[in-house]
Order: sequence, then structure tokens, then C-alpha cells
Amino acid sequence: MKVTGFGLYRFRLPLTAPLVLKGETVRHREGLLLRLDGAGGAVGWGEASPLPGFSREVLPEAARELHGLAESVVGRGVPEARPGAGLDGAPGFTDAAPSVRFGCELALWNLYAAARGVALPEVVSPRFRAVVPANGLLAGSPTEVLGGARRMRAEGYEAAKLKVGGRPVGEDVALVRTVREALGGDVSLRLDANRAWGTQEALEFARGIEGVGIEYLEEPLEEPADLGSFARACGVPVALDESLVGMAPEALGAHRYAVAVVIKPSLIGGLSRALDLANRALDLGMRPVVSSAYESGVGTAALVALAAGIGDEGVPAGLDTYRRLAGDVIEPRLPLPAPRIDVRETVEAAHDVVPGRLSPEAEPIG
Ligand SMILES: O=C(O)CCC(=O)c1ccccc1C(=O)O
Ligand SMILES: [Mg+2]
Repeated sequence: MKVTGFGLYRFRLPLTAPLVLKGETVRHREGLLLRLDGAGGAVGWGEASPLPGFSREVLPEAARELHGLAESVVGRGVPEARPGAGLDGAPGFTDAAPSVRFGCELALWNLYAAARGVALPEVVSPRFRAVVPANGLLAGSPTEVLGGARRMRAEGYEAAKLKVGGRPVGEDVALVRTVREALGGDVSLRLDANRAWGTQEALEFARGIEGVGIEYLEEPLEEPADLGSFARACGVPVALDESLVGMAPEALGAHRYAVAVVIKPSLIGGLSRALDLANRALDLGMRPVVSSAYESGVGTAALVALAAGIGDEGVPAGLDTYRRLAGDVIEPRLPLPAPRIDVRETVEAAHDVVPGRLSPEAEPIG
């Protein structure tokens, strides 16, 4: 089946509250949608939304690159899917910016699925799980964080994630202890410092939370080369996130000290790379945690599909950034947030892109 044409669009969605990303405050989520058209009326949507503070590419660059890639796939056949490995990429994909590669791959995978009459997760794995567990994201003031923790426990979340590193270490330690208490025994606690600490502060934090059961601590150190010795010295389970950007999947073996990898396809460069990294992580005994980066419903649904097809057991995915979007490009919204996400319902909802729901600034570029 051939790609016969495409459309490239911009969107701008309101957030429920301003978001501070590495010191930059954003009030709207901006991004790009790519629609690839196939023979017989099949369409596949993809999303490329560079995240300010995290992506190196900015929106206008991403738009130019995505336009070029889209033009290059028109007239060509959609590649064949390899079970468990997704679709083979097309030339040029490997050089594209991470969000662009994600967007173009996703449009192709969705077009392939539409043309074959299969659901997107089947492209990831023919034996995908029907339900994906998710972690809840705890945000706001300590009072809001505690309220969130109690709600997530009552709603049956398997895991909750708390950002640390933004307060004095003593306050973080106290908050982690109260949150752990509020979550009770059945909800695992994930922490994320986003590289906020020097070694001394990180060690002080580790001593402070001794005896508090956590699933892992993401990226504690501003100097990531010291992560291995930190993990071995203090016994805190560590997870990689920022360290995965630009890392070749083969290089993961040098990071066996980590218990988990937080995989964000929009930031690390697409679906096939994410799948490759996840499979290597599993081989090394690490948990792959598929995670979002404030994508719209189109991108978020793809992450649900990916999480549904990785490995033999469901690892709670980090998809709660969707909660922060006050609007979406699809109608109705995805059935999120939820402690357990219905995979089919989610991927089906993501097909219903509503042109009228794009921001008034939306304009076809291609
Ligand atoms: O992991 C999650 O549950 C949500 C994703 C998340 O926290 C995040 C979202 C965008 C950019 C960076 C991060 C992060 O994990 O550091
Ligand atoms: Mg992180």
C-alpha cells in the first residue's frame, strides 16, 4: 500500500495550570499533527510535539523537518511490520529530530494499521495486553500532593510518581515520608529529581529516606556519570530518564545498576527506538516504563499501544501528563487519567481528530 498524500497541522492546547519546564513556564501545549493518506481512503495520524526545556528542536524546525520527511514518504509503499519490532523505518528517519521521528513513524504505523484493519497495538505485538496500568503524577503544593496521594490510593493506582529536588532536601524527605504513608502498602512510589542534586545532596536525601520503600529514584544527579557509583554506594534503586536521550540501545548494558528505564518516545527518537530500548532493558533485567511528555491524545494513545505490547507483564506506564491538558485535538478525549487504561478504547478514540478542535492558529503547512 502506498502513501498518496499528507497534511501537516499545528495545534495549541490550553493546560489546566501553567507548567514549569526546566525553569520555563508554558501555559499552552503546542505541537504538530501529521496526517498521511493511503490508497482507498485510509489515514494515519502522527504527532510531533517538541517539549520546551527537554527537546533540542523547536517547533518551526520540527515543522520543516516533518514536512520534508512527509514529502519523502509520499509515493512510497508503507513498510512491512515485523511482529514485536514494529514497522521498519524509512530512509532519513534516523537523522530526524526525536519528536519528528516519533511523529512520522506514528503516522506510518497508524496508516499501516488502518489499511490492514488492525489495531495499532498489534503493530507493536500480536499479543498485546488489553489493559495498561498507569502511574499517577503527584503535583502542586505539599497539601495538593498529599490529597493526590490519598485519591490515587482510593482509585486503585498501582504506582504514583512525585517530583523531588525542587525544595530543600529536608522538606523533600519529609514530604516523601508523608506521601509514602498516605499511599499505603499497595501503591509503589516513584521519585524523580530531574538531575537536581550534587552528590552530597543526593546522599543526604538517600540517608533521609532510608527505610522508606520506593520503587525507584529517577536521575538524582546533575552529573549523570556518577549515577552508577551513587546507586552502588547508597543502595537506592535508580532509574534512567534524561540519560537515555542520545544513548544507543546497545550502550544500555553499561548501566546495569539501574532498575528501570523511563522511555519517552517523543524525546528519545520514536517508536522503533523505544521498542528496541525496552527490549534491551528487559534482557538486562530492567523495567521499561513507557512515558509521555505532554503529548495530545494522538501521541498519548500511541504510548498506550506501545506499553500494551512490551514484555510479558504490564509495567505501570507514565502517562499522567495527559491530565494537564485542558483540551485535545480529538473528541471525545481519551479515557484517561485512569489507574488501568483500556487499550482498544484509547487507540480508537485517537482516530477522531477534529479539525475544529485545532487552535484557531492551526494552518495546514503542507
Ligand atoms: O513519567 C511520568 O509519569 C510522566 C512524565 C514526566 O514526568 C516527564 C514529562 C515530561 C518531561 C520530563 C518528565 C520526567 O519524567 O522527567
Ligand atoms: Mg524523569
